Amino acid sequence: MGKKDKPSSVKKGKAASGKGEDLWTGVKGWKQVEVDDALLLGADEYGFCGLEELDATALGDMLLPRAGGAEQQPDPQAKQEADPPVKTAKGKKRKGPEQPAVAADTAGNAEAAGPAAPDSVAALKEQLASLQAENKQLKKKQKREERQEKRGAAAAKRKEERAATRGVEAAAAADKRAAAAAAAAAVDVSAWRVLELDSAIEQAIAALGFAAPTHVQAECLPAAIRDRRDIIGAAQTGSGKTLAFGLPIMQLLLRERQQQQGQAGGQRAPSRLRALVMAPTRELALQVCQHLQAVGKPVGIWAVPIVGGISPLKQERLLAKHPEVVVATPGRLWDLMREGHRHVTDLSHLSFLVIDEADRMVQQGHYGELSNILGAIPVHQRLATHDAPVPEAVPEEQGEEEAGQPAELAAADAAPASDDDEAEEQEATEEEGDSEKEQEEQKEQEEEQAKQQGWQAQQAQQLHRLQTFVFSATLTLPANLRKRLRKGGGGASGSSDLDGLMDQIPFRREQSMTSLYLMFCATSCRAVLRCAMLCAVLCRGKPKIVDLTSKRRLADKVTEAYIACGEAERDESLYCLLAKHPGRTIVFVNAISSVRRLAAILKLLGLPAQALHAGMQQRQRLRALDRFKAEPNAVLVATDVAARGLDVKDIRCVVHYQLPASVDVYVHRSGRTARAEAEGISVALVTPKENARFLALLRAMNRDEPPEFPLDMSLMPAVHRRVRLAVRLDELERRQSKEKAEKSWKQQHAEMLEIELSDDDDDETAAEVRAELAALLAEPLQPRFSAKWFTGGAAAAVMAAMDPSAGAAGGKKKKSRQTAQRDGGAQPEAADPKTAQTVHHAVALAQERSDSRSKAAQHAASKQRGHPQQQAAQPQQPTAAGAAGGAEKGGKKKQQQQQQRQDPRAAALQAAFSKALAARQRKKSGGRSMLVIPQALGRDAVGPDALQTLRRKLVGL
Ligand SMILES: Nc1ncnc2c1ncn2[C@@H]1O[C@H](COP(=O)(O)OP(=O)(O)OP(=O)(O)O)[C@@H](O)[C@H]1O
Repeated sequence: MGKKDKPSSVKKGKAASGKGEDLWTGVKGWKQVEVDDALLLGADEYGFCGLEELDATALGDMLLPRAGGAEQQPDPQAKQEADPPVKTAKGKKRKGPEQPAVAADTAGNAEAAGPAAPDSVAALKEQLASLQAENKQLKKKQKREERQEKRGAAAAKRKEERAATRGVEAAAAADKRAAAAAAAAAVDVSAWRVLELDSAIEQAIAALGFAAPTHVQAECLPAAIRDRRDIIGAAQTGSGKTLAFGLPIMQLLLRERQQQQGQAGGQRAPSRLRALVMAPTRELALQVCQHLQAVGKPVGIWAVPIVGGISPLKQERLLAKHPEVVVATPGRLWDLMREGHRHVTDLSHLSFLVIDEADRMVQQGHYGELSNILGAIPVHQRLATHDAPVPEAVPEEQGEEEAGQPAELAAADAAPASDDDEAEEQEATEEEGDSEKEQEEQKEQEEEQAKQQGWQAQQAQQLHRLQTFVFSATLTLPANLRKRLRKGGGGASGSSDLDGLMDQIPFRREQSMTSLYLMFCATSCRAVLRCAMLCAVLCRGKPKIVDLTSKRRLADKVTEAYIACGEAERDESLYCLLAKHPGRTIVFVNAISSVRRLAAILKLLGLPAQALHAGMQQRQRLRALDRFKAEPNAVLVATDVAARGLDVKDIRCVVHYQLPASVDVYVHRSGRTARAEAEGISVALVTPKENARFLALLRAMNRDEPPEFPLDMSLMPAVHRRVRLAVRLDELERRQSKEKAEKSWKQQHAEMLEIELSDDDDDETAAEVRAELAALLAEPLQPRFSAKWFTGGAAAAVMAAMDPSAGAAGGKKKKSRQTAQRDGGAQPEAADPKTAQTVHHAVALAQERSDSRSKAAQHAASKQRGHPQQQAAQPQQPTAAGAAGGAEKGGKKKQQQQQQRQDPRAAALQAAFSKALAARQRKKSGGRSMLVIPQALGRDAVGPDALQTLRRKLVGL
């Protein structure tokens, strides 16, 4: 009998219970025993679970039937009574020594039973299988339940965490709101009162902390809000032009909504597109939208951006809110209009059109789309109609200003038709007492009213008066165009893009005459009044030109400076400026490739640099901007995509790494700093080649040459060393990544590349360069090589290594370092003349080179300043920086490598250190010991990877 067939339950004393109970009834040789479920579930691998006790006597009887057959067989019931089943309780051991014997007998008997058992055994096995299956199910269920429990617990935990986070966020938001409210309460906004803004808008302004309107706002807002005039505005960068057009939009839409709600008993009509703001770049559009939201959100007016780079899904979601205000770049907006997106194609309710940075919008890349969008505005939108909120009480001086509005018209305007008038008319009619006349009058009046209502309904449906705002910091309108606009005429089509734009922009001008004509035809009774009003509108129909730009063109608080440098020294000059003058800075370059290169180099040099250019994905662009805003010393390397409109707080400095192509771009770039009340500096790097162009730029801005930026030239040697390594490392990394990206190309040229790599690099790898650079960056930027500095740490360490007692006594050690510093390293020389001599020699060499380079750089700089043309014509000074730059410019790698080899300063110094230390250590400890390295290398051991580099060098000795 195999082990599998052995009824293990016998051993365990299990008994059938539950389902098993039926099974045993009538099965001969087995008797029922009770067993608990736990035992039943814990069936062992042999498969028996719940098999029960064998009644050997009965089995014997069955196997060896006596004479008399069935009669002689004991009654199972009687047998059971005589020999009650052994009850197996959980944890109790079966009593009776005969159990094993019974088991043995059972085994033997089952085997011997031969053909008599199969049915029972098969049934048992079947039963067993079903039990096993049930067990499995139960186990699975149990596991499932456990899993669910776990999941439930985890979900509950997550929920709790989320709730906690939400709570924290809500608390933070509440705090923020409270702080904003407190700040708002602290701001005295009484200066805004003259503009008669809605109190909710005033509160929003107070929350922004703006105590008074800026100059441009003060000029534009009354004309735009009270008189609903079109505005052409030019004011210096950072002067608050966004709110100069944003506040009228919010104010008038809010007022209109309040009126609608009053009429419709609080019901709000579904929103239509009421204001369209267009800006040339995505970042600017997003920023303008944010500014508008800051005022619009608290009063419930939606403003959403439509710019390239936003996913179609998100765009759809934004437009599904039916925003009243849309801020868009022309390209994306025109795409949506072409696709037929309803909210942006239906411009029939448009009341405001804003073209920000108008002079940029007429340039290549935007003009075509802008023209198409303007062309899509329904013709009737361009009519100057009077159905829009009628101007309230226009002060006389306001009416007379520019437009020369007659006082009586202003008075007529100030007294629009009202129900009171009608009542007065009615009274007069009654006084006449003629009933027929009265009826006629009444009839006439009714007709008049009907006409009036129909006309107004038509107006309300179709003719929303479109108000247009055109803004820029560099909107220089030619004198003739300015004159034409003032007279209410358009631009001279075709003479320039700006003229063309002005021609296309639906300023209200001669169309007003059409309105006037319509008015005369449409009404009779109130024609005079209406005529007066319309004349007022007509007079105001001309755009108001607000030009607050100064001759200087730059914002008042921008200080200009320049740095004269050679073409190859741009990087060094920039790094020197950034390293020594930290603060949020934008560096403008003229090409995307330059952005990539420069941002990478600055990052390698340990500066928190970000890149921004039009070739980046929108998400990356926004992330770069966010990082730039978050880090107070961040550097943004950007193309002119960031030149216009970008409003980031506390930009201390703008650097023109390369001169811009035009004065306007220079003005906008420089305008990223010194915004609102802040101050800032704009520094141009000017090479001898660019000098003439720089002077021309200055002349165009009516300015003399600005002062030279006081760059510390003595830093140049150290700067040069770092920049050289960073440039080298950048090249290596670029090459490596290029090689990775172009695998097939690499396979074909692998051998050639490897050879080239080893030749070029002189066994130098990117890792080594990186480590070397890291070691340098770990040091402070030193103005010159100091023998004290270099010998101090190393010599003291050498001394400590030679004389352990010096290291043990802290005071003594300190004293020796102090002495070493005072004596310029004399102390260690005394301790170990040979080592000190080597170090001294290396330092002297480095010092000499540093001084000569510094002198050469100063000389070159002064020469460039004095005689730029001559300097440009002359060959470069044989300075290390100049030579390295020349190599870079000409792309002559060999020359560069040669130059690098000619600069043994770092190598000599490191080698001297390493050799001296290694020799000393070998002598002292009989082998190489790394223990002294950190002390011996002083500051070299501070930076990341510094220790590794130097250890490698020491091991290599
Ligand atoms: N009344 C005000 N008082 C104080 N600060 C204001 C006021 N209005 C706007 N500002 C702030 O001035 C900064 C510049 O505003 P804005 O971006 O509108 O200038 P801009 O004239 O459009 O500049 P750019 O010509 O560069 O686009 C913003 O940070 C804005 O929040």
